[in-house]
Amino acid sequence: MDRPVFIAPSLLAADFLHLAEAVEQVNKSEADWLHLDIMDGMFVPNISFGMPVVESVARLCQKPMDVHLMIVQPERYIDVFHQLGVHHLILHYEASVHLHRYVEYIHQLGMQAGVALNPHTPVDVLKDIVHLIDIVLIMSVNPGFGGQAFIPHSLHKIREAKELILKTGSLAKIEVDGGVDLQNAADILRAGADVLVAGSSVFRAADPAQAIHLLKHVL
Ligand SMILES: O=C(CO)[C@@H](O)[C@H](O)COP(=O)(O)O
Repeated sequence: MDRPVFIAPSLLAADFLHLAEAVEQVNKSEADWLHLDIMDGMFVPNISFGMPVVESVARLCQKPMDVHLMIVQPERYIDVFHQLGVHHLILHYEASVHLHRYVEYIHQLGMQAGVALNPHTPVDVLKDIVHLIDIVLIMSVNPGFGGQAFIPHSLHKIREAKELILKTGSLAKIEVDGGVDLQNAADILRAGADVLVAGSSVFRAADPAQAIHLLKHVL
């Protein structure tokens, strides 16, 4: 493949009794980013972890932290995540009515800005903002839980996102999140993805570093 493949293991699938070990595994691996899922029990029907955990992870993590906010009015916490040293902040299109303002604000603070789309949200809602953002996150499961099956229609959305990015001259990377594993990774990358978020297929593997290596070199 002529463009780099980024791997972002999702900490949600790690054993929370051994988070430090999981972060160290990512540090020592070929992973590019560490993906952190913040859930509030409102935007999604689950609560994951919050700032104290991110703060501890940040002390150990040597990879850019890619934070996916699955919370209502995510703009309320942009400053806090900036203070925690987060590198990428991803807001849901469905959760924020002033995306343009908050994407600009995230950039002003020196972070990369991403916009996530739920499986039912069409890609073309991004047409007037895609040139400004760094990451388009295509949710390939309904957000809220790890370990779900990849929704096949997501491949079509990834192709559409790629077309939109090429048409607008956007520099955004396409990140795909949910049910990504060694069986579907090649199809996801061929459809146009740049970044694979992988939770269960990394942290439930016997050897997470090897799982990351295989995903990164699947093509
Ligand atoms: O955002 C989410 C779930 O809402 C994801 O980041 C999951 O954590 C991915 O986990 P797997 O589907 O790879 O197990």
